[in-house]
Amino acid sequence: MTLGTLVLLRHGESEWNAKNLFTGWVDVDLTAQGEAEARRGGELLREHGLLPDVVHTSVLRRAIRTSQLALDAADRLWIPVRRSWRLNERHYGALQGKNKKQTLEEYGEEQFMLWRRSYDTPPPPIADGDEFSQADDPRYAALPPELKPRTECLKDVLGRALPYWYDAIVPDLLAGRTVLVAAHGNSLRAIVKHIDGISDEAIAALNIPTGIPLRYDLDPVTLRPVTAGGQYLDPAAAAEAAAAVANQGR
Ligand SMILES: O=C(O)[C@@H](CO)OP(=O)(O)O
Repeated sequence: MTLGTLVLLRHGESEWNAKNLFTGWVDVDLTAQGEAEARRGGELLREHGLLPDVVHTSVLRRAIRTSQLALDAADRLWIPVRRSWRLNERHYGALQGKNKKQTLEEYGEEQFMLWRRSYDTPPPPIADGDEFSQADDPRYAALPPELKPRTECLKDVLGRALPYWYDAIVPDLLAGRTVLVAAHGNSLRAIVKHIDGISDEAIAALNIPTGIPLRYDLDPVTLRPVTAGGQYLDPAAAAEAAAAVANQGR
């Protein structure tokens, strides 16, 4: 049996990436550069003959718009779409809206990195009345309180993303489809951690660049990657951009 191909795509640069602010579930748009990155991602898909049959996105506009710009560039805007909050960026709790450089200076390197990249230490929860809270956001109105986060660590993200991975994405792969997942730095880190079997410690050093498709061919029995870490369609640009993500705040 042959499995379909998985393509992971982090949204292009967002307005808050450009301003160096913690974003999480705040629904900011792409910058002009982010739009260009998304189109370039779609061109890379077309150049590699990697044409998606179905797309899964989060419910945040930076991922939705990235998927549309990329699919338009690949002439695949017509394919079926599924969206889920389970692919959202990690909820950044009380850090949402805070500047990364200022946070680093105020709390120091160790605390900053614990909040930003540790597997199981979430930032402090956001208050419901905070201007950057999603407590009253209608798109999450159907979620019961215990599922609606006020903060998340990467472990929490993996916990809420895995049901979607097995219930929605894996069935598409088993049907032989080329599956595009347009999502976020930390929701994609959670999925990559799972499929590549990366340890809780090692995942801290893994960063995903914006707008560059990451291809995974998975073994049909184990669902493990044939090539560990997958293959970026533009590896040189991906390495440079991932290093820039790692250095945010400095
Ligand atoms: O702010 C965020 O939501 C994320 C992604 O942009 O940032 P970080 O890479 O610091 O986890």
